[in-house]
Amino acid sequence: MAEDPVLDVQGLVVRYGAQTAVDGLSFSVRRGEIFGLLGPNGAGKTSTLSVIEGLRAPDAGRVIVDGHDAGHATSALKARLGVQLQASSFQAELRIEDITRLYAGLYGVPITRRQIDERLRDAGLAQEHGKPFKKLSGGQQQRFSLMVAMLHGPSILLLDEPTTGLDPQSRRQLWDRIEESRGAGGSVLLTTHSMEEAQAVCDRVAIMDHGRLLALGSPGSLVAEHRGDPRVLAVAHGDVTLEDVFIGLTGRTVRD
Ligand SMILES: Nc1ncnc2c1ncn2[C@@H]1O[C@H](COP(=O)(O)OP(=O)(O)OP(=O)(O)O)[C@@H](O)[C@H]1O
Repeated sequence: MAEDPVLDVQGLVVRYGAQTAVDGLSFSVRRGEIFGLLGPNGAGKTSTLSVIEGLRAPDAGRVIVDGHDAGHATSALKARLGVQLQASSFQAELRIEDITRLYAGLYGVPITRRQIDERLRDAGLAQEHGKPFKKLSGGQQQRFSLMVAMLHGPSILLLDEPTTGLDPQSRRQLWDRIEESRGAGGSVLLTTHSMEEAQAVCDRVAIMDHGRLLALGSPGSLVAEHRGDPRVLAVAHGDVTLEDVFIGLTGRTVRD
Protein backbone atom coordinates (compact mmCIF):
# COMPACT_ATOMS: atom_id res chain seq x y z
CA MET A 1 0.00 0.00 0.00
CA ALA A 2 1.29 3.47 -0.89
CA GLU A 3 2.54 5.54 2.05
CA ASP A 4 0.62 8.68 3.02
CA PRO A 5 1.99 11.68 1.13
CA VAL A 6 3.91 14.17 3.23
CA LEU A 7 1.92 16.96 1.57
CA ASP A 8 -1.54 16.62 0.06
CA VAL A 9 -3.13 19.57 -1.76
CA GLN A 10 -6.70 18.90 -2.92
CA GLY A 11 -8.93 21.29 -4.86
CA LEU A 12 -7.12 24.36 -3.51
CA VAL A 13 -8.68 27.73 -4.28
CA VAL A 14 -7.11 31.08 -3.30
CA ARG A 15 -8.87 34.34 -4.13
CA TYR A 16 -7.85 37.95 -3.73
CA GLY A 17 -11.14 39.81 -3.96
CA ALA A 18 -12.61 39.06 -7.37
CA GLN A 19 -9.37 37.53 -8.67
CA THR A 20 -8.85 33.77 -8.43
CA ALA A 21 -5.10 33.11 -8.05
CA VAL A 22 -5.34 29.36 -7.41
CA ASP A 23 -8.23 27.60 -9.10
CA GLY A 24 -8.83 24.04 -7.89
CA LEU A 25 -5.19 22.88 -7.68
CA SER A 26 -4.45 19.29 -6.61
CA PHE A 27 -1.12 17.50 -6.19
CA SER A 28 0.73 15.58 -3.53
CA VAL A 29 4.36 15.20 -2.52
CA ARG A 30 5.64 11.78 -1.51
CA ARG A 31 7.96 11.21 1.40
CA GLY A 32 11.59 11.63 0.41
CA GLU A 33 10.65 13.32 -2.84
CA ILE A 34 11.96 16.57 -4.33
CA PHE A 35 8.95 18.13 -6.02
CA GLY A 36 9.04 21.21 -8.23
CA LEU A 37 6.14 23.63 -8.62
CA LEU A 38 6.67 25.39 -11.95
CA GLY A 39 4.73 28.18 -13.59
CA PRO A 40 5.16 31.58 -15.25
CA ASN A 41 4.97 34.81 -13.22
CA GLY A 42 1.58 35.10 -11.57
CA ALA A 43 0.71 31.40 -12.02
CA GLY A 44 -0.20 31.05 -8.34
CA LYS A 45 2.89 29.33 -6.90
CA THR A 46 3.53 31.73 -4.02
CA SER A 47 -0.18 31.83 -3.19
CA THR A 48 -0.13 28.02 -2.97
CA LEU A 49 2.95 28.10 -0.71
CA SER A 50 1.34 30.69 1.55
CA VAL A 51 -1.56 28.30 2.26
CA ILE A 52 0.81 25.38 2.86
CA GLU A 53 2.76 27.57 5.29
CA GLY A 54 -0.45 28.36 7.16
CA LEU A 55 -0.18 32.08 6.34
CA ARG A 56 -3.52 32.13 4.47
CA ALA A 57 -6.64 30.05 4.88
CA PRO A 58 -7.76 28.39 1.63
CA ASP A 59 -10.95 29.76 0.08
CA ALA A 60 -11.80 26.18 -0.85
CA GLY A 61 -10.09 22.81 -0.84
CA ARG A 62 -7.71 21.43 1.71
CA VAL A 63 -4.01 21.13 2.39
CA ILE A 64 -2.67 18.42 4.68
CA VAL A 65 0.97 18.57 5.83
CA ASP A 66 2.17 15.33 7.41
CA GLY A 67 -1.31 14.68 8.80
CA HIS A 68 -1.96 18.29 9.90
CA ASP A 69 -4.54 20.54 8.27
CA ALA A 70 -2.80 23.72 7.06
CA GLY A 71 -6.12 25.54 7.38
CA HIS A 72 -5.53 25.47 11.16
CA ALA A 73 -2.02 26.86 11.57
CA THR A 74 -1.13 25.07 14.78
CA SER A 75 2.29 24.69 16.36
CA ALA A 76 2.18 21.00 15.32
CA LEU A 77 1.86 22.10 11.68
CA LYS A 78 4.70 24.61 12.00
CA ALA A 79 6.95 21.96 13.54
CA ARG A 80 6.53 19.79 10.42
CA LEU A 81 7.42 22.59 7.99
CA GLY A 82 10.83 23.97 7.09
CA VAL A 83 10.47 27.39 5.50
CA GLN A 84 13.51 29.07 4.00
CA LEU A 85 13.45 32.69 5.08
CA GLN A 86 14.43 35.51 2.77
CA ALA A 87 17.74 37.24 3.50
CA SER A 88 15.82 40.33 4.61
CA SER A 89 14.17 38.31 7.40
CA PHE A 90 17.45 37.78 9.25
CA GLN A 91 18.92 40.19 11.75
CA ALA A 92 21.70 41.55 9.54
CA GLU A 93 23.92 42.81 12.37
CA LEU A 94 23.84 39.60 14.43
CA ARG A 95 26.57 36.98 14.17
CA ILE A 96 25.34 33.86 12.41
CA GLU A 97 26.12 31.65 15.42
CA ASP A 98 23.81 33.86 17.49
CA ILE A 99 21.09 33.80 14.83
CA THR A 100 21.35 29.99 14.82
CA ARG A 101 20.87 29.91 18.60
CA LEU A 102 17.97 32.35 18.33
CA TYR A 103 16.08 30.27 15.75
CA ALA A 104 16.79 27.00 17.57
CA GLY A 105 15.15 28.66 20.58
CA LEU A 106 12.17 29.82 18.49
CA TYR A 107 11.72 26.30 17.13
CA GLY A 108 12.01 24.86 20.64
CA VAL A 109 15.08 22.80 19.76
CA PRO A 110 17.75 22.89 22.48
CA ILE A 111 21.15 23.40 20.83
CA THR A 112 24.63 23.34 22.32
CA ARG A 113 27.61 25.43 21.25
CA ARG A 114 29.15 22.31 19.73
CA GLN A 115 25.98 21.51 17.76
CA ILE A 116 25.91 25.06 16.41
CA ASP A 117 29.51 24.63 15.24
CA GLU A 118 28.59 21.31 13.60
CA ARG A 119 25.60 22.78 11.80
CA LEU A 120 27.64 25.70 10.51
CA ARG A 121 30.43 23.37 9.44
CA ASP A 122 27.98 21.11 7.58
CA ALA A 123 26.68 24.20 5.79
CA GLY A 124 30.25 25.08 4.78
CA LEU A 125 30.24 28.10 7.12
CA ALA A 126 32.75 27.04 9.77
CA GLN A 127 35.01 30.05 9.13
CA GLU A 128 32.08 32.46 9.13
CA HIS A 129 30.59 31.60 12.55
CA GLY A 130 31.55 34.95 14.10
CA LYS A 131 30.49 37.06 11.11
CA PRO A 132 27.31 39.12 11.04
CA PHE A 133 24.77 37.85 8.50
CA LYS A 134 25.19 40.93 6.31
CA LYS A 135 28.88 40.11 5.76
CA LEU A 136 28.10 36.74 4.12
CA SER A 137 28.15 36.36 0.34
CA GLY A 138 24.84 35.65 -1.43
CA GLY A 139 25.66 31.94 -1.68
CA GLN A 140 26.64 31.77 1.99
CA GLN A 141 23.41 33.55 2.97
CA GLN A 142 21.38 31.00 0.99
CA ARG A 143 23.23 28.07 2.59
CA PHE A 144 22.73 29.62 6.01
CA SER A 145 18.99 30.15 5.51
CA LEU A 146 18.64 26.55 4.28
CA MET A 147 20.46 25.31 7.39
CA VAL A 148 18.18 27.40 9.66
CA ALA A 149 15.07 26.07 7.88
CA MET A 150 16.18 22.52 8.72
CA LEU A 151 17.18 23.12 12.37
CA HIS A 152 14.06 21.42 13.77
CA GLY A 153 14.10 18.38 11.45
CA PRO A 154 10.96 19.26 9.41
CA SER A 155 9.05 16.66 7.36
CA ILE A 156 9.05 18.93 4.32
CA LEU A 157 11.16 21.87 3.25
CA LEU A 158 9.48 24.68 1.29
CA LEU A 159 11.90 26.56 -0.94
CA ASP A 160 10.64 29.53 -2.95
CA GLU A 161 13.12 30.10 -5.81
CA PRO A 162 16.07 29.02 -3.65
CA THR A 163 18.85 29.65 -6.17
CA THR A 164 17.77 32.95 -7.72
CA GLY A 165 20.77 35.27 -8.00
CA LEU A 166 23.40 32.64 -7.24
CA ASP A 167 26.45 32.00 -9.41
CA PRO A 168 26.74 28.52 -11.01
CA GLN A 169 29.06 27.24 -8.26
CA SER A 170 26.77 28.32 -5.42
CA ARG A 171 23.77 27.00 -7.32
CA ARG A 172 25.34 23.56 -7.71
CA GLN A 173 26.33 23.55 -4.05
CA LEU A 174 22.76 24.32 -3.05
CA TRP A 175 21.44 21.55 -5.32
CA ASP A 176 23.84 19.16 -3.56
CA ARG A 177 22.50 20.23 -0.19
CA ILE A 178 18.88 19.85 -1.31
CA GLU A 179 19.72 16.34 -2.48
CA GLU A 180 21.48 15.59 0.80
CA SER A 181 18.30 16.53 2.65
CA ARG A 182 16.48 13.87 0.61
CA GLY A 183 19.22 11.39 1.52
CA ALA A 184 18.42 12.17 5.15
CA GLY A 185 14.74 11.27 4.52
CA GLY A 186 13.45 14.81 4.03
CA SER A 187 11.03 15.94 1.35
CA VAL A 188 11.27 19.19 -0.56
CA LEU A 189 8.75 21.38 -2.38
CA LEU A 190 10.50 24.04 -4.41
CA THR A 191 9.47 26.67 -6.90
CA THR A 192 11.85 27.67 -9.64
CA HIS A 193 11.90 29.45 -12.97
CA SER A 194 14.92 27.40 -14.01
CA MET A 195 13.96 24.36 -16.05
CA GLU A 196 17.59 23.26 -15.82
CA GLU A 197 17.22 23.25 -12.04
CA ALA A 198 13.91 21.39 -12.17
CA GLN A 199 15.43 18.77 -14.46
CA ALA A 200 18.55 18.44 -12.29
CA VAL A 201 17.02 18.09 -8.83
CA CYS A 202 13.29 17.33 -9.04
CA ASP A 203 11.90 13.79 -8.94
CA ARG A 204 8.56 15.14 -10.18
CA VAL A 205 7.27 18.53 -11.24
CA ALA A 206 3.85 20.14 -11.58
CA ILE A 207 3.45 22.75 -14.32
CA MET A 208 0.72 25.23 -13.44
CA ASP A 209 -0.71 28.39 -14.95
CA HIS A 210 -3.64 30.66 -14.09
CA GLY A 211 -3.94 28.72 -10.83
CA ARG A 212 -4.54 25.38 -12.57
CA LEU A 213 -2.49 22.26 -13.03
CA LEU A 214 -1.43 21.69 -16.64
CA ALA A 215 0.87 18.68 -16.30
CA LEU A 216 2.45 16.53 -13.60
CA GLY A 217 5.17 13.90 -13.71
CA SER A 218 8.91 13.32 -13.72
CA PRO A 219 10.81 15.73 -15.99
CA GLY A 220 11.68 12.81 -18.28
CA SER A 221 8.11 11.51 -18.47
CA LEU A 222 6.72 14.99 -19.23
CA VAL A 223 9.17 15.37 -22.12
CA ALA A 224 8.29 11.88 -23.42
CA GLU A 225 4.54 12.52 -23.06
CA HIS A 226 4.54 15.92 -24.77
CA ARG A 227 7.30 15.60 -27.38
CA GLY A 228 4.73 15.14 -30.15
CA ASP A 229 2.47 18.01 -29.00
CA PRO A 230 2.33 20.62 -31.82
CA ARG A 231 2.49 23.47 -29.24
CA VAL A 232 5.73 21.99 -27.90
CA LEU A 233 7.20 21.25 -31.33
CA ALA A 234 6.49 24.84 -32.39
CA VAL A 235 8.84 26.20 -29.71
CA ALA A 236 11.52 23.47 -29.68
CA HIS A 237 15.00 24.04 -31.06
CA GLY A 238 16.25 20.51 -31.74
CA ASP A 239 15.63 17.87 -29.06
CA VAL A 240 12.55 18.61 -26.95
CA THR A 241 13.48 19.79 -23.43
CA LEU A 242 11.46 20.41 -20.26
CA GLU A 243 11.62 24.13 -21.08
CA ASP A 244 9.99 23.45 -24.47
CA VAL A 245 7.21 21.52 -22.73
CA PHE A 246 6.81 24.36 -20.21
CA ILE A 247 6.60 27.08 -22.88
CA GLY A 248 4.48 24.90 -25.18
CA LEU A 249 1.90 24.35 -22.43
CA THR A 250 1.94 27.82 -20.87
CA GLY A 251 2.37 29.88 -24.06
CA ARG A 252 4.93 32.42 -25.22
CA THR A 253 3.17 35.49 -23.88
CA VAL A 254 5.31 37.35 -21.35
CA ARG A 255 3.54 37.85 -18.00
CA ASP A 256 3.71 40.95 -15.89
N1 LIG B 1 -1.74 39.91 -1.88
C1 LIG B 1 -2.27 39.90 -3.10
N2 LIG B 1 -3.32 40.69 -3.41
C2 LIG B 1 -3.87 40.68 -4.63
N3 LIG B 1 -3.46 39.88 -5.64
C3 LIG B 1 -2.43 39.07 -5.39
C4 LIG B 1 -1.77 39.04 -4.12
N4 LIG B 1 -0.77 38.11 -4.18
C5 LIG B 1 -0.80 37.62 -5.43
N5 LIG B 1 -1.79 38.18 -6.16
C6 LIG B 1 -2.13 37.87 -7.56
O1 LIG B 1 -2.41 36.48 -7.64
C7 LIG B 1 -1.85 35.91 -8.82
C8 LIG B 1 -0.89 34.80 -8.44
O2 LIG B 1 0.25 35.37 -7.81
P1 LIG B 1 1.40 34.48 -7.15
O3 LIG B 1 2.34 35.44 -6.46
O4 LIG B 1 0.80 33.41 -6.34
O5 LIG B 1 2.09 33.87 -8.45
P2 LIG B 1 3.53 33.21 -8.63
O6 LIG B 1 3.32 32.02 -9.49
O7 LIG B 1 4.18 33.00 -7.32
O8 LIG B 1 4.31 34.33 -9.45
P3 LIG B 1 5.89 34.72 -9.49
O9 LIG B 1 6.55 33.66 -10.28
O10 LIG B 1 5.86 36.02 -10.21
O11 LIG B 1 6.35 34.83 -8.07
C9 LIG B 1 -1.19 37.06 -9.57
O12 LIG B 1 -2.08 37.52 -10.55
C10 LIG B 1 -0.97 38.11 -8.50
O13 LIG B 1 -1.02 39.39 -9.04
